Amino acid sequence: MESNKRPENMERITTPALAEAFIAQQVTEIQAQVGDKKVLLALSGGVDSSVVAALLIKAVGKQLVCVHVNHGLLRKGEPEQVVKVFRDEMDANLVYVDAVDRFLDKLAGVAEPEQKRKIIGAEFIRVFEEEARKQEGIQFLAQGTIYPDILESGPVKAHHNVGGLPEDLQFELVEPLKFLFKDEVRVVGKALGLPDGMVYRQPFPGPGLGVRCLGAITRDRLEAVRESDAILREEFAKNGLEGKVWQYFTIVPDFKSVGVRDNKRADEWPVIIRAVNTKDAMTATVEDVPFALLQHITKRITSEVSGVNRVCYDLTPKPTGTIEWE
Ligand SMILES: Nc1ncnc2c1ncn2[C@@H]1O[C@H](COP(=O)(O)OP(=O)(O)OP(=O)(O)O)[C@@H](O)[C@H]1O
Repeated sequence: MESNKRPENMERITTPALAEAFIAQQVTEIQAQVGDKKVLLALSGGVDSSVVAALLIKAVGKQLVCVHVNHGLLRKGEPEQVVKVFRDEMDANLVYVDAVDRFLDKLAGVAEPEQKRKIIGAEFIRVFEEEARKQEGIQFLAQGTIYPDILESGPVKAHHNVGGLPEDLQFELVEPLKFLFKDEVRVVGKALGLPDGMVYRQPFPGPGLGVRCLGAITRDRLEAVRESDAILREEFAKNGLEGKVWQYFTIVPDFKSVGVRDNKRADEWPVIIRAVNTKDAMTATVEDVPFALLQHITKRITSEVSGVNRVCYDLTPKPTGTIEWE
């Protein structure tokens, strides 16, 4: 059985030269493993699956079939970026699945967070399985497993990434990043020419914006989460906080409060901003965002995001608050 232990003598990949050597070695190994067969990859646009995609495109080109599922819970611009980078720039074989209605219809009226997560996970497997069945002659499944995934799950690793596929779709795995730590994956991603926005992307929960649109998800409130998140990210980037703050995002709760707009009373939602720093996600501290910047972001959100009349800043460290609200 292939070992799941990082070789003792493996040097930490910290420089472009080391990344190039790793890439060259992986390209050879992937070509040897895959031959002229086809490989399937679920491509989220997150750093792990994007780096796997770029490596496989280099190694086997169009024998790789990437499936990107737009479930409607991605951040603003993400599905478009996946198409631009992989289809337009890298000329990849990319299947883009617009499953927005499917996911949002399934989630309609479901307020319980655990239930929401389960629906999103199960629907993702179903969509991916359907796409896998449409493809002919797939023999391999590539996954963005990284070393911490292996360390967390012990020596006998279940399919971490796209687990839950039915028996008859159990492909042989291609996991080129399985001995790398996250910082090494980023160095390799950079060397493969992926954009910084992808390589240095902040952590994003699996169920995406779905757990930041509190309670039962509605399309208008989801849009308010997406738009306010985009403004926050833009302002953090402009003001030197991108890359400094570990994670920052917005939340829209499922209640309204009274406000005034155009000289009339208007019941609209609040947006909550969260910006935290952590080493291990077990505890977290709140970023001391300059007050003037918070005021500027508030002004932009309340004037640019439809249906929002207030902005609050979450001052709670973990504990007692968790990083996400659901
Ligand atoms: N919208 C999506 N479309 C296609 N594949 C997806 C999507 N979301 C998740 N996946 C697949 O599920 C895997 C696990 O997703 P998860 O959200 O846990 O991210 P991750 O382990 O940080 O990996 P990544 O950095 O690639 O997003 C991803 O690596 C990818 O293969």
